[in-house]
Amino acid sequence: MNLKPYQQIPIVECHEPLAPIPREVFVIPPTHPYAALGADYQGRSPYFLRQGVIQALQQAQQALQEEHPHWKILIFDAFRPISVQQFMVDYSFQTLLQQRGLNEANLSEAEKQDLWQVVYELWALPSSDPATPPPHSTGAALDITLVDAQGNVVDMGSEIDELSARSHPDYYATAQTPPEQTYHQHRQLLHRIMTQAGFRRHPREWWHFSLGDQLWAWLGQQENSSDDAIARYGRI
Ligand SMILES: C[C@@H](N)C(=O)N[C@H](C)C(=O)O
Ligand SMILES: [Zn+2]
Repeated sequence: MNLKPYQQIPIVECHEPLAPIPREVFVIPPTHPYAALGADYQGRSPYFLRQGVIQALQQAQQALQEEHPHWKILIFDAFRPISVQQFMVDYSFQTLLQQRGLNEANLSEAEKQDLWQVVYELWALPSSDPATPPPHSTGAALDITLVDAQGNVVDMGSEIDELSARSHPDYYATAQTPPEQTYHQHRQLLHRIMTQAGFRRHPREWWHFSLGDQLWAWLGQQENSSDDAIARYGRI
């Protein structure tokens, strides 16, 4: 699999520690979605991030609550060891086979490669090379959505991790009527509060944000070519 452009960004690790995401501040569901599928965290918690990333996330939630009192950020996923990244790409590949009614044993190498291509559009490679860490292994990336004042998950028009074009942040951008127009407004709200706090969003996933990792540095350079494209958070 070819390297993604952001994986060429140099990493100068700042050694900021991981810290627990405060449960009293954000919404953290009782069961982690990947643990429920059988992912083995080997005693580690997915609900950890770098300290500076947690501070920025608190800023984002304050900005949210200035517009929508009592709304909160829901943490779907945060720190993800490479073994769990491997588990999830394998799980997604098997899901894709099932969805398409395919048997892996009957596929040619080229057909399998096409399916892996679809998986890797959404998921990062579970690389163990410290120069190309999967974003969530750095403690600087997280997958989130919003919860309203009544405690209901806000409808963004697709599920997190959906393998379809609906995951693209601007999928509903041209919608003229509700509910699609509202989905886009919700995605824009999430994007606005996160970017104001310094995060940048994955170009293909409305729910994935990061701060200080390789993708973040690369996106900054795309926005402004004079930006220093250096990541400060590498693999933990
Ligand atoms: C698929 C989604 N949960 C995600 O986190 N994607 C990014 C690109 C990743 O795997 O790091
Ligand atoms: Zn993510």
